[in-house]
Amino acid sequence: MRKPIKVEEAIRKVMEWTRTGRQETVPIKESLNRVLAKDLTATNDVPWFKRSPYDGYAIFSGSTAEANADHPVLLEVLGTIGAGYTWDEGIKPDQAVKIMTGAAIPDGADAVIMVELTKELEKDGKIYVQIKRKVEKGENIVEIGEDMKKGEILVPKGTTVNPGVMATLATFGYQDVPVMKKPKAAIIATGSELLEVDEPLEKGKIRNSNAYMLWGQVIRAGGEPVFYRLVKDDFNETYEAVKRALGEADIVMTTGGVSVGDFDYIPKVYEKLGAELLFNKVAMRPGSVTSAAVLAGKILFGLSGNPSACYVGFELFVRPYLKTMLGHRNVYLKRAQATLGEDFPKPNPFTRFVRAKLSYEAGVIHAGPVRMDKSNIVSSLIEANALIVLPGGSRGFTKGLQVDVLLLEDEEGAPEWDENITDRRLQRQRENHFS
Ligand SMILES: Nc1nc2c(c(=O)[nH]1)N[C@H]1C(S)=C(S)[C@@H](COP(=O)(O)OP(=O)(O)OC[C@H]3O[C@@H](n4cnc5c(N)ncnc54)[C@H](O)[C@@H]3O)O[C@H]1N2
Ligand code: MOO
Ligand SMILES: [Mg+2]
Repeated sequence: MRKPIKVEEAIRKVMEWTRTGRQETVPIKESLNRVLAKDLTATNDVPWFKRSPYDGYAIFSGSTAEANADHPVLLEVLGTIGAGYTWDEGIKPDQAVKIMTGAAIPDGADAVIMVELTKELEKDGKIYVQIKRKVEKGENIVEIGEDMKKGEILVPKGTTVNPGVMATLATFGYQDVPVMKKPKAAIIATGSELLEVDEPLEKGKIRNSNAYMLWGQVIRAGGEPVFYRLVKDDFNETYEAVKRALGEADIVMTTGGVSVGDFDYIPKVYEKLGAELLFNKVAMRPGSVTSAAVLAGKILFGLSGNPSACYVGFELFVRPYLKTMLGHRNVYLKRAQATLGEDFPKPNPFTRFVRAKLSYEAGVIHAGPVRMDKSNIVSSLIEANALIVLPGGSRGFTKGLQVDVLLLEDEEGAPEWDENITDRRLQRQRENHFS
């Protein structure tokens, strides 16, 4: 008999064995979606010189103090500078330099007037700009450090690189970017019924879908999946594969063979390896048979063979582990509240994680289950972008209740796993309902 432990406790046991992974540098072009290993600090002000936000004329504002439509002022245009060029002589009050967007403001100038508000004319072989209004000091000047200040931490380590972070890295000259090494996650699918993806169907057999699902989940979590050959429900084959993977990968995941069947060898494999069992039953559905063990500090996840159970087991236990190795701060699935879209009348002693699709109706998040809610189902994973959390207990759930949902496609994540907020919230709703 196996003793089920609470999800919260199982997560805690797994997380006790987390460690921060290693670092490496990658060329900036390959940094997208990688996790920064060091804080990104501004090494200079941006911009680091005053510049013009418009095509126009750099002038001394004081020289337009009396300007109006009836009395325009004429400033001598000394020359023209485009972005990337500078006007090193500076200007005097009655002078101007034609300036393009992005060019450095010449000394002596304290404002820019847009070209559309001016007229250029020629007099005695000189070029003048005519200005018909007063220009304020500082008008149309991009100040030093307006965007970023030297010394400012712009992107803390642990942040996932997005295109905006890439722009910031380039701004400060990072050709190579310090990132966290992707943890290697071994995927071992066990089962004599399994065929490879390119094999034709045979009597009693099915294609190995879990390995590809996990492949995607590992990448989605930021890790590097490593496939191991399919293993039959054979003790030695399974033992050898797991042992090899332990020597090569940062974490080892198996699918299948973890329950109480005659050919479920994972528990015996853990035993022979001498691994310390963390748990072999979790009070959850699906995935109650999910197991975890540790050998010499390395973690083994025994995920269920049933596809939906395998999926949920990964999201709840493996994901935060990998994210921690990657140096993320928010390693857990983000919770939101949504309106339950269907009745779940049957009480269940275990917490249920129902694959769901969120939709937005008049600004309210609505969580509708997707297809069949059984652990052997693959098709419910197609559209699932959330897991509805239905805490275990002696009562069912009615449509319209506000329930917690875990967001599967959210990038931000959450800093902690708090199961109790669900219980408290549901408790309150029920009290209000019956008072
Ligand atoms: N007497 C009991 N029987 C079962 C129990 C139990 O408590 N007592 N638990 C059930 C629950 S709950 C689950 S979940 C499954 C877990 O089974 P295993 O993790 O041992 O997995 P297998 O037996 O190897 O396979 C189960 C099921 O999943 C299919 N499978 C396996 N691997 C893959 C794969 N890579 N891709 C697609 N599908 C896969 C396999 O063909 C089986 O149909 O045990 C229940 N039984
Ligand atoms: O582990 Mo099983 O998924 O509860 O069906
Ligand atoms: Mg089994």
